[in-house]
Amino acid sequence: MRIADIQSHIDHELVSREQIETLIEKTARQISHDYAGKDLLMLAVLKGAVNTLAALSQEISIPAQMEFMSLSSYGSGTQSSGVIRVRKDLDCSVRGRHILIVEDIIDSGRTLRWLVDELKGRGAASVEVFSLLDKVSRREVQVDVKYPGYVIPDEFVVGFGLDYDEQYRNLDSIAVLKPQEYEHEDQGEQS
Ligand SMILES: O=P(O)(O)OC[C@H]1O[C@H](OP(=O)(O)OP(=O)(O)O)[C@H](O)[C@@H]1O
Ligand code: HPA
Ligand SMILES: [Mg+2]
Repeated sequence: MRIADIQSHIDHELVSREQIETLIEKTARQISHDYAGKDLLMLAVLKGAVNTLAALSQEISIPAQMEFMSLSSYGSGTQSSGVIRVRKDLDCSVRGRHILIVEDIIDSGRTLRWLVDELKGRGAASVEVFSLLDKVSRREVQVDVKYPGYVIPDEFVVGFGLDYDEQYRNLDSIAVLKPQEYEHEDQGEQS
């Protein structure tokens, strides 16, 4: 789905498909170089990171295992509940493995902080992070990001895997919705 297909819902585009591709190609080259000769395990945080992992994995020029974990804290709204819910855990051991976490966005940093600590607790040999987007101004907890993506302003974004209430994940770029899209949102709702 492209912006033109849902123009009446979109306020503006923030990161174009071309910009996403450029960043992913550059990052994939760096990752392929850094992990050459190592046993790389790329771990995508579902659901949001599915598009980013799919695009990144095709540009990586070394063998890499792909694994998934589904974590949620935003539910159907635009505010984090602050509680990380494990919807689907890993189905392999990470002990002694070199893990690259692949994320769509870092906002408060709570999801990543929890995951990095969890993987280290499970005995991973190394844990690094690539995130396509970074809302630096919203950070509440500190996380080290080895492969940074685009720094974006404090606006709720959708597309390329990112959702609002499970919608818009299949948009092919990153965009900000019109304010009326959020008007029905109950500010108390933090599922
Ligand atoms: O830095 P944080 O404030 O923790 O926010 C970032 C996380 O929030 C979103 O996930 P969400 O809970 O919406 O689940 P989803 O990926 O299934 O949409 C996003 O995909 C990140 O994983
Ligand atoms: O801006 C966002 N959009 C979608 N999901 C998110 N999760 C954290 N921030 C965001
Ligand atoms: Mg979400």
